[in-house]
Order: sequence, then C-alpha cells, then structure tokens
Amino acid sequence: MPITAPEIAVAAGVIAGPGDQVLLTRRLQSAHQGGKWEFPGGKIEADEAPAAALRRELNEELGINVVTARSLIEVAHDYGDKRVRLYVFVVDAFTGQPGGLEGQAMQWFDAADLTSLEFPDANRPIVAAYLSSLDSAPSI
Ligand SMILES: Nc1nc2c([nH]c(=O)n2[C@H]2C[C@H](O)[C@@H](COP(=O)(O)OP(=O)(O)OP(=O)(O)O)O2)c(=O)[nH]1
Ligand SMILES: [Mg+2]
Repeated sequence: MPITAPEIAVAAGVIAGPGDQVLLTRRLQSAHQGGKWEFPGGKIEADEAPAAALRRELNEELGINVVTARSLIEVAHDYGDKRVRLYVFVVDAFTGQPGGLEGQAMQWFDAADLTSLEFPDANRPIVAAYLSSLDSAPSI
C-alpha cells in the first residue's frame, strides 16, 4: 500500500500595498522549497484557526499586525516529499514596518511581476486567483 505523508496546513498572506504592490519574502535556502519567493506565512498549529495562524506568522516573520484580511483561496498540493494545504488570505491593511525578522529577504513587487517570479509549484493557482481578484475589483 502506498504511504501517504500527512498533510501540513499552512496559512499565507498576499500582502497588498499601494499601487498594486505585493510584499514577498524569499524562503531560506535550507528550508523546504528553499530559495523560492513565497507569500509570508507558516504552519498552522493544532486547534488554531487559519486566520489566527496568519496573524501570528506575519507578526513572527515580519513584525506586522494584520488589520484586515480576506480569504482568497485554499490550495492542496503534493510535492512528493511533502503534502501541503495552503489557506491563503489577502491582507489589505496592516500596522507596523515590515522587516525580515528571520533573516529572509523581503521585497515589494508589482502584481504584474508575479507571473514571472520563481515560486513553489503550489503557488500557481494563488497567483492566478489574486490577479483575477484585481481585475474584478480594481483598487482605487
Ligand atoms: N509560507 C509559505 N509556504 C508555502 C508557500 N507555498 C508553498 O508551497 N509553501 C509550503 C512550503 C512549506 O512546506 C510550507 C510552509 O512552511 P514554513 O516553512 O513557512 O512554515 P513555518 O513558517 O511555520 O516554518 P518552520 O517553523 O517550519 O520553520 O508550505 C507560500 O507561498 N508561503
Ligand atoms: Mg514560514
């Protein structure tokens, strides 16, 4: 019988700034999917709601406090060595000055650049969902 690895639940945020910009961090080289860009976030703890995990992770990794977030998409992906389920939110407002508190690189990108950056494979539907949400609700 094939052995299936347990699914890891993850919360991640598409952090939206002015002018359709998005804040990304680069996964540490030593991490799973190391060296790739990511939407900041991390593993959901036992008995923790996805939105609560998002708030905690963005505070731990970037030092920001989420003010408003909306659910964008839920993505399940099997990397072979790991199975993940990403609960992805758009963070429209936050307080604090973001910084890479865990030594990770951090950069604001134009939303239009998202299609050409190197992300983990699970992120393809996330990028598509975010870009189409911009089309349907243009920022003012
Ligand atoms: N944060 C984040 N994780 C992603 C993305 N895409 C993707 O496949 N993942 C995967 C990579 C990892 O296997 C998992 C997230 O784990 P993580 O390393 O961020 O977890 P964490 O912050 O809690 O870190 P740690 O305590 O394990 O060091 O989800 C993404 O855009 N953002
Ligand atoms: Mg993380």
